[in-house]
Amino acid sequence: MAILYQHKIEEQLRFIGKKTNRPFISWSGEMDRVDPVYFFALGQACSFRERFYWSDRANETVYVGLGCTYSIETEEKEQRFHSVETQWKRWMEEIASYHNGTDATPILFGGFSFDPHKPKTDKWRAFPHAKMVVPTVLLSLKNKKATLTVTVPSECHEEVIEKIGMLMRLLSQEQRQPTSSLPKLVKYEEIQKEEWIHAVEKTIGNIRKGKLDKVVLAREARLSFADTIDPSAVLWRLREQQPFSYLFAFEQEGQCFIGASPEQLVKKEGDACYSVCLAGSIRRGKTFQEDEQLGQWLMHDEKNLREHQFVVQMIKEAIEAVCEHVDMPASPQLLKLQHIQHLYTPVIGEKCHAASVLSIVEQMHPTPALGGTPREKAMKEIREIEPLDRGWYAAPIGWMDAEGNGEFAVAIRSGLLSGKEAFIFAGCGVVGDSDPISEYEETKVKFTPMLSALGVERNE
Ligand SMILES: C=C(O[C@@H]1C=C(C(=O)O)C=C[C@H]1O)C(=O)O
Ligand SMILES: [Mg+2]
Repeated sequence: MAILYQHKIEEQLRFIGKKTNRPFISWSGEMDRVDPVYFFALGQACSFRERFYWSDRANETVYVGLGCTYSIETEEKEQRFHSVETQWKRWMEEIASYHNGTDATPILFGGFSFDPHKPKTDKWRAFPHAKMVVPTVLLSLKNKKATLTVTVPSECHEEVIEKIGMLMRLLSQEQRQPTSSLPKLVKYEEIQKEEWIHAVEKTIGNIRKGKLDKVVLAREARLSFADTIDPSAVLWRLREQQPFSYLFAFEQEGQCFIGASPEQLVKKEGDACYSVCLAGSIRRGKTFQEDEQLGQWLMHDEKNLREHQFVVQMIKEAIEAVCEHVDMPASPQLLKLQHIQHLYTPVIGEKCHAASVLSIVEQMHPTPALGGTPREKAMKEIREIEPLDRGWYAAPIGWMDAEGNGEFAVAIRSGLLSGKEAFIFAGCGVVGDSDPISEYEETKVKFTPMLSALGVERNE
């Protein structure tokens, strides 16, 4: 069946390509369910140099993209969200779609840098301030159905069709698990630890002087391995270790930005809109009793509640601005993840009149969970004081469809894989009664998910 399918796709792509006068064609068809991480791994075997992976917290929507047929990129600073949206709308006019009875259409997937005004370092050279792509091959797993969407230029080159054919052939073979073995760690280094603690002290001082209310400061650790890190092995482990998180990967030019984030920025589904306030943290306990105690402490700790409240206030206002009705609990709940627990307030907006999910992202980023309060002052403080180029860390990552529906997460608990090296990132909300050493410890806990996915267990 799969072989027939392969010929069918190849044949139809050639046929449709000749018939249409639009520059791009998009073909969709239902397929047998396939493990999405395995599909991601096959992308490399078929020499697709760009890949992405997305699954939401409930694992209800999974997208895997291979290759890049169309890319929207901008280094623009002020209008980047708007610019992506305009280009996406224009591009939608250029495709001829053949859905074969499926409800699939091409989607745009990608991300943004945290702060377009911070000078970029060489590490993030391949990651523009905004980049969203239409993949050549898209696997969608939704509502228990698997769909393949192939999007190519109408005058598609034979080599692309052959690559797709090869992918279909490999898919028809017995599924193997991608290897989850990882290379040996050679070196682990926390970058500018002392400078970072000093930056936290300075920021606490500025907050106490009344200059601003909250600033999120982040830092970095660098890991060197004996061999190249395979992103599919990391993805495989993240999926096992971090259920109830968004899994994401965006690979290009041999670099892969990857992570498992618990934090939704926003989801738009017709006229419904969802967001989450997540701020305030404590580690998990070693025993059930200790874990409960730590959770209860977090629920009542004034410093953490204050950290959380800044986020609640801002997100509430942002969602109220685009929805007629907003529903959220009056006090936070606990969200327990594998290595950490957080204060958590879910937000539901009804009768949303925003034009698209991207237009809401534009209003929301950065929330005080990643930037601070007031926003502009906090951004300036981070720019001046934080010894780090955040790149895409702590910024929106996600997808959007033709109708402007879609979902974005905040790319935390993440790292950049680059050959034999991995750079991982973690930050924390600094307020007036923060203690620099406790904040340092908190970022250590937040490194754990990526460390563990990279096969590194550190408990000191
Ligand atoms: C900045 C990060 O996490 C954010 C900061 C939190 C905090 O300070 O309590 C909690 C959740 C996230 O919103 C990170 O994980 O890097
Ligand atoms: Mg915190």
